Amino acid sequence: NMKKVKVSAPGKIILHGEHAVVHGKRAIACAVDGRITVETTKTDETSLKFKMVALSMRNDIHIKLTDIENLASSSKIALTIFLFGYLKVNSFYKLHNVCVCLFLIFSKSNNFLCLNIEVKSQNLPIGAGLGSSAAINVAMATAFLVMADQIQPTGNDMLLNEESLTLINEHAYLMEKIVHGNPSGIDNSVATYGGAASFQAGVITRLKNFSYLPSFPELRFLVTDTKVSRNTKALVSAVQEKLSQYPETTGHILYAIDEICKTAEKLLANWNETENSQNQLKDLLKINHHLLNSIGVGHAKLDKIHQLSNDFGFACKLTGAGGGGCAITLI
Ligand SMILES: Nc1ncnc2c1ncn2[C@@H]1O[C@H](COP(=O)(O)OP(=O)(O)O)[C@@H](O)[C@H]1O
Ligand SMILES: C[C@@](O)(CCOP(=O)(O)O)CC(=O)O
Repeated sequence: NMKKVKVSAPGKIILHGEHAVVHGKRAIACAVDGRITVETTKTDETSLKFKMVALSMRNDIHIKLTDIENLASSSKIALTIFLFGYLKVNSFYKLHNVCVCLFLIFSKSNNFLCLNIEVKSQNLPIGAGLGSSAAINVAMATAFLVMADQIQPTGNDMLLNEESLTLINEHAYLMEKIVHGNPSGIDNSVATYGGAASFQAGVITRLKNFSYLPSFPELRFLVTDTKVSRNTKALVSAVQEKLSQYPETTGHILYAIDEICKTAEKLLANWNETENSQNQLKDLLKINHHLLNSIGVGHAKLDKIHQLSNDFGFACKLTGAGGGGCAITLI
């Protein structure tokens, strides 16, 4: 019966495997320092209020219970049309947040309709390939589940057991589906469990095949934000289109990315501090950057960062969905 819950979840970088992981290949990712914080407070008023500090919105979102109770059984499309009208804006960001919250509300009880929700970003750029969407969804799912007494953090550190983490991850994955359509599940898994991980979607359950990389060596990456905005959903669809149009060619490129992941995983597991390991990892980063370019998810600014890194003897690739967003340089 908590009145107030504050949760944060981290963003991530994908070392290798973005896009390919959507098509059943593996990917390697690790959590980063930047986080999204969600604070939920129960109120007596039957309404849902959002405050998105990170997006510096002029008007907070305020939904009254009477306006939405009939929508509980509506389709996603009906909900979307309603929300556009309701908010009188066509801001993608607002819609995202409202949709995921409504999803949770409808899948739970009406108790949740008396809530103030505040979302903040701590050093995590939004919509830049570092998984802010998954971080907000994981934090939001956790806050809701705690408020519903479905999970109980224990001890001074407020730790959550394995079962609770699974529940959070499953909810966050469904929320990601609302936003992205066909997410691989890697972003929400890393935001839930943290650390470094190798992830591969199984044919039946996508979230089970998630294994930690215990011997991940200490590596330093410089993350550069191009500040070019992009849309994960559109980029994932564009790759899907390429795959449908040129199944063999695109399929082989995704296969090559999978091979890069496999090699990188072995390299990380048997890492030695010699130049050899570093050089091999650098080669893989450079090759993958170009492979991602070849399936249409590059950007001139990402290439510029790649080239500048090369000029200084470093290796760089885009990270996340591409088309803008961030690049990682191994330093
Ligand atoms: N702090 C935040 N406040 C509001 N919305 C957020 C916040 N963090 C993430 N989001 C949501 O995450 C989405 C960005 O997701 P996406 O395009 O996948 O990029 P990213 O790589 O950052 O996950 C936005 O639509 C936005 O609604
Ligand atoms: C392109 C993809 O592999 C990663 C997307 O990451 P981000 O949303 O750009 O942070 C999509 C996915 O795995 O669901």
